[in-house]
Amino acid sequence: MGEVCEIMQAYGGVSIVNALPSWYGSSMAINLKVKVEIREGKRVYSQESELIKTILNYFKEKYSIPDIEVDIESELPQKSGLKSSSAVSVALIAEIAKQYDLRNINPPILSAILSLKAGVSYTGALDDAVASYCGGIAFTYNKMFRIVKLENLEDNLSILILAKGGRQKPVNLNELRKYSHVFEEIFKIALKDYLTAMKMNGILIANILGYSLEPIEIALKKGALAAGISGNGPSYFAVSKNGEEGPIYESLKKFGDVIIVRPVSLDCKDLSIKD
Ligand SMILES: Nc1ncnc2c1ncn2[C@@H]1O[C@H](COP(=O)(O)OP(=O)(O)O)[C@@H](O)[C@H]1O
Ligand SMILES: O=C(O)C1=C[C@@H](OP(=O)(O)O)[C@@H](O)[C@H](O)C1
Repeated sequence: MGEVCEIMQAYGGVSIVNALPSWYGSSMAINLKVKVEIREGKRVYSQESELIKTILNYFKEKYSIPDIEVDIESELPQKSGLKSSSAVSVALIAEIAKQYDLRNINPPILSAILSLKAGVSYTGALDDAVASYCGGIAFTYNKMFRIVKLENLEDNLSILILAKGGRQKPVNLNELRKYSHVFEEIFKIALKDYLTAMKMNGILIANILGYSLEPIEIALKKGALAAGISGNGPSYFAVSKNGEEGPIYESLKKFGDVIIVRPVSLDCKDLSIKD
C-alpha cells in the first residue's frame, strides 16, 4: 500500500465473514479509498474523532512525537459496514510510522488494538484492517490478534454496493454470539470458497440484525454470485462477474444509489502470517 505514492492510502472493504459472532473474520478489499496526510501543528481536539484522538495520544505517549494535524479524504461513508474506521486508522498509523521512521510497527495489529481502546470496534476488526492495508482477502482470528491467511483474488469480479452510512440500528452482539458455531463453520468454508461463505454470512447477518432480505434475494435471483449485508450494515453488496452487472444493477437501483467497484489485489510484503 501507500509506499509507492506520496499520500498514504488504505481501502474500504466488504465482509466475507463478520467477526462479531465467533471472533473469526474475513474481509475483501475494494477500491474505495481513504487518504491521510499529516503535518506538525496544533491539535484541534474538538475536531478529532475518538479514533483519531486515541491514535495520536498513543504515538505521543509512546514515541514522544510532536502534535500533528490530520487531513482525511475518505470515499467511504462512516458507520456503513464498508470498513471506514479500519481504513482511517490503518492509514493514519502507517503514515505516522513512515514520517517518524518508527520501525517494528504492524499497522493492522496496532489498528485493532487502538480501535478497541477508542471504542469504535467490537473485536478490533483485524480482518478489516488487514484487507484495508494489504488489499486482497484477509482471514483473521481477532481474539488473539492473529492473521490466519492472506489471499489474492480473481480479478474478474465486480462488487455492486448499496452504500449507506450512519448506522442507526443497534448491533445486537448477544444475539450474534448465539450463532458463534455457525459462523466458525462459515469461516472454515471461506478459507476454501469465499463466495459461498460471503453469501451465507451476508444473508444470516441480515436476518439476525433485522435488515430486509429483499435486496439480497433479488440480487441473487438476477445472478449475483454472492450478496448480503456488509459488516454490521446498513450497506448491502452483491458480487458479479465483470460485464454481468447489468441485471443486478437494475434490480438494486430501486433500493437507492448503487455504485460498482472492483476488488483490490493483494499488495503486502511486510506482515508476518502465522498459522
Ligand atoms: N473520515 C473519517 N474521519 C474521522 N473518523 C472516521 C472517518 N471515517 C470513519 N471514522 C471513524 O470510524 C467510526 C465508524 O466506524 P464503524 O461504525 O465501525 O463504521 P464502518 O463500518 O464504516 O467501519 C466513526 O465513528 C469514526 O470514529
Ligand atoms: O467491530 C468489529 O470488530 C467488526 C465490525 C464489523 O465490520 P463494520 O465495522 O464494517 O461493521 C465486522 O464485519 C468485522 O468483522 C468486525
